[in-house]
Formats: sequence, C-alpha cells, structure tokens
Amino acid sequence: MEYLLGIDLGTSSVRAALVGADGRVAGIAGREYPIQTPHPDWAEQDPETWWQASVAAIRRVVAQTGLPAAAIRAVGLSGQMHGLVLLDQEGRPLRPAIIWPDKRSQAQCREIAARMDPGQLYGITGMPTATGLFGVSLLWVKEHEPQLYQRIHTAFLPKDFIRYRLTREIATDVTDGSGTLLFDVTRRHWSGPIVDALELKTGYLPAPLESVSLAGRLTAEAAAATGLAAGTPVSAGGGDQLMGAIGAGITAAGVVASTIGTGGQVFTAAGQPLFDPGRRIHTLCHALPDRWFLMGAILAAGLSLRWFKENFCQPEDRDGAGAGTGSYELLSQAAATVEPGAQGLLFLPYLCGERTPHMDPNAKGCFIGLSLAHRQAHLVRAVMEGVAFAMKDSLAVFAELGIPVRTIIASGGAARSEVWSQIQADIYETPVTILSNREHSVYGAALLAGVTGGIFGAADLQRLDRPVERRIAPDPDHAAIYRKHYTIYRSLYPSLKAAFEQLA
Ligand SMILES: Nc1ncnc2c1ncn2[C@@H]1O[C@H](COP(=O)(O)OP(=O)(O)O)[C@@H](O)[C@H]1O
Ligand SMILES: O=C(CO)[C@@H](O)[C@H](O)COP(=O)(O)O
Repeated sequence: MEYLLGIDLGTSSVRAALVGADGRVAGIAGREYPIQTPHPDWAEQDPETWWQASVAAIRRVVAQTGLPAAAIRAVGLSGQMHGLVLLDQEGRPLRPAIIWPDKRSQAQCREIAARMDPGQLYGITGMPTATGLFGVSLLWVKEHEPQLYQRIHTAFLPKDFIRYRLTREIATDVTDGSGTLLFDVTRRHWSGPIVDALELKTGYLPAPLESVSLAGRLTAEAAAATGLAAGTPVSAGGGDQLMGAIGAGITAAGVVASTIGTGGQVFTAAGQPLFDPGRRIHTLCHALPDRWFLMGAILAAGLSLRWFKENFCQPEDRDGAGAGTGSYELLSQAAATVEPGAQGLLFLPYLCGERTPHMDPNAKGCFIGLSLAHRQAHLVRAVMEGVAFAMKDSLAVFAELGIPVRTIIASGGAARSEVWSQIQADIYETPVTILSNREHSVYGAALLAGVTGGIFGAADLQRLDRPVERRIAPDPDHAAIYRKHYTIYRSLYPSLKAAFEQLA
C-alpha cells in the first residue's frame, strides 16, 4: 500500500503522521518545543528548532511504522497560523518568528485603523485587525527593526519554512495567506491596495498556491536529513484549522467544528465568502479551491485550564506524573463532582485578551461569584464552563449571520475529557460528535497530500469514512441552567471593559 506523510507544525509541538491510501492512520509521532517570551508581550519561536523537531518527528513515525521511504507517495503540511517568518537572500531566518499569541503590536493595530477604514479592510481581508497577525507583525518589524526590514527577501508563514527546508522552494498557500491581514480573501491573492496603504512591499511575499497544489519535491539534502526519498512530492498545504477542516470532513455548510486546544476555534465551510458587519469572525480561504471558511477564534481555551493546573493544582500536577494528560484526568474527575453552574461561579477566559467576539487585547481573565462555599473543583468546572461559554459566543455570531449549525464535531485536548465534552453539548444545546481520529490537522494535511500525489480525487476527501467514537446529547436540565448563566456571562464583558482598560 502507498502512504502519505502529514506534518502539523503546532504552537506547542510538531506532529508527523503516516496515513495509508485506505485513509487509516498507520502511526503518529510528535516533538515539543517552547515559546520564547523575551519581553512580557512577545511570543517567538526559532524556525531552526521547528525544522529539527520536524526531522525528529518524521524519523520517529517512519521508524515506528517500519515503512520504507519508497512507500511514501507525498508529503502534506499543516501549521500554526498568522506567524511571521523572515528569510534573507540566502534563505536564512533573519530573526525568530513572531507567532500568533504575540501582543507587541498594539500601536500598529491603531496605525492600521488610522491608515485604512476598518470596515473596508475587513471587507477585503475577512480578518479583524489583531496583534499577532502576520501583516501587523510585519509593520512592527518595519518600524522597530528598519535595517533588518531592508534585508527581507522572503516573508512567509510557519509551515512554509518547513516546506522550504524540504524542497528549497519558496511558497505559501491561500489558506495561510488569508490569515495575514494583507490578503484579498475573495480573489484568493495578496491585496495590492492594502500592501500599498500600509507602505509594505509585495516583492518578499511568495505567490499563494491553492492548498492541493504541488509546491515542490524533496531535495537530496532534506532526504538525507529525514530519511525520506529524494523527489517525493510536497503539497502547498495550509493553516492548521483549515487542514483540521479537511481531516474532520468540514467541507460543507451545517457541519461545525468546536476545537479546544491551546486556543479555541469554532468553524465551518461556505460556498462563498461571508462578512460579519460586527467584524467578529474570520473569513478565510478554505483548502478546497471553490470554498471559504468561517471561523470564530478565542485565545485562552485549553490554555485557561493549563494555567489553572500549573499555578493552583500542584498535587494534581504531581499525581498526574507531570505528563499533562494524567493531571487533566484528575481535574476532569474533580469537575464531574460539581453540579452544572459551579454553584454560581463564572469564569471569563480572557487571560491573553480576546479575539472573537470582543477583539480586545486588554480583556482580562476573571472568576466572578466566588464565595466560601467554593472549593478547587468548583473553580476547575467554572474554567471548563467559561471556555465553553466563550466558544458559544462564536456560535451566537454564526446564528446572527444565518450560518447553519446542524452538527458539532469537538476536537482538541478538551475532547479527551468526558465532562468537558458534556459541558460543551449542554452549553451549545446541540449534540457533539467526537471522531475516533482526533488529530484532524495532521490527518487533513496527509489527505490533501493524497490529492497532490494522485491517490485521491478532491471529492474522495468528502466521501471518506470518518468513524465516530461517541455522540453526546445535551442534557435538557443542564442546558436550562446554562442558558441562565450564559445571559449573565454575556453581560460581564461590557460591564468590565472600562476596568480592563484601566488595568492594561
Ligand atoms: N485529558 C484531558 N482532559 C481535559 N482537558 C485536557 C485533557 N488533555 C488536554 N486537555 C486540554 O487541552 C489542552 C491541549 O490541547 P491540544 O489540542 O493537545 O494542544 P495544542 O493546541 O498544542 O494542539 C490543554 O491545555 C488542556 O486544557
Ligand atoms: O490562531 C489560530 C487560528 O486563528 C490557531 O489555529 C493557531 O494557528 C495555532 O493553533 P494550535 O497550535 O493551538 O492548534
């Protein structure tokens, strides 16, 4: 049988998966790396570290499956979105990549709003202006590192660096391009008027390919490093959420994803670009050439629970052997002992500011309603519920815009927890489905490589069987409690906005 290799360059780790021509995952391996914060608001990663981690993950998954390199028909790429990677003329990184959680560029956001009407900008890009977006970070580099800016030969996105090291081809794709704030999402190309208005250049922006396109072939140098065969085709690939959509089969209206990983995303597919007059959702190019992608994104989703665990749950952290998953299991068990509503306790998960729906880098995390009755388990449950309320805000925007929500597919680390999955179904008031294969992004990257490599047709991606692990129905009694709490939750941000600004 022939196999496809998917690589997903995440924010915390890179994952490599081998998928057979029958659509089954033969093996998966990962390698973690840190986020550097040389200043409190900064978030950077070293592209060379990404490459070394990718090589290690590829070698590990190939060794695990024992497959010969010749059996791998094509390589596909998925990656964390919005980050800025800058190369010099020799193809060397000019500086660490500035990645999506970075918040240094608030002044540039204001400057962009002064240079271009925000409604007009959103109408072209489909992106609300926010710190951490490629275009905003690029403007920061131009203003703060002008000498380095002059030496930019290539500006592209995180997974593009991995493709470059595999093939030595400089390229990007429409899905990642459409997350930059410099892209015309309807025309699926860089926007000349925006680049001109921000006094940037187009010369260093690679032509955007459709995700299924062949972007290059593995060089002898990359073959030696990875153990793969020289000449193996490599597809353009795309942003991790878009590859996740391919992996989970989200290619038509009505099927919606709720992903609670480090960040959280609610997304679906559409036959045409759709723009939110409130500029709360992101409209991106879908990985299928005739489709678009509508997404609400929250910043501290799983990250909120991780923050709580690491700072306030030392015994659980220790008892879970520090392995991450074990300690989350203990917290899930604790949350399950508490009634829905956490005895009147609410949590706002704005630990890093917020994107959808508030688009406010100054928003702050809060527990509201604390009393002497509350124990640690109540706080854990409130964190899980607060994250689900924040995700429901995106579903509420979808409802307002007439975007249908018939099925919700949950994924990310939170879908490993029975209690958190039930909380999602109860708060969304919609059944939640969990697929057996939870690694949607790396799986989607491999499937798309199958189209590039000629194993699948694009239509097969939609038809492929995606076995269901479980379906969770909302509990009507819980839903009634959460409906009341959600009304209170929604009233809190407007009441606290001014205080958040003063605390910033
Ligand atoms: N067993 C679990 N129970 C509850 N939450 C979990 C569990 N495992 C992971 N998580 C949550 O998922 C988050 C990690 O999600 P994951 O999708 O693995 O990360 P990434 O965003 O790096 O891909 C953690 O921060 C945690 O909040
Ligand atoms: O910011 C977004 C989407 O807008 C994220 O999708 C990032 O692309 C990183 O995702 P993870 O590495 O947390 O899965």
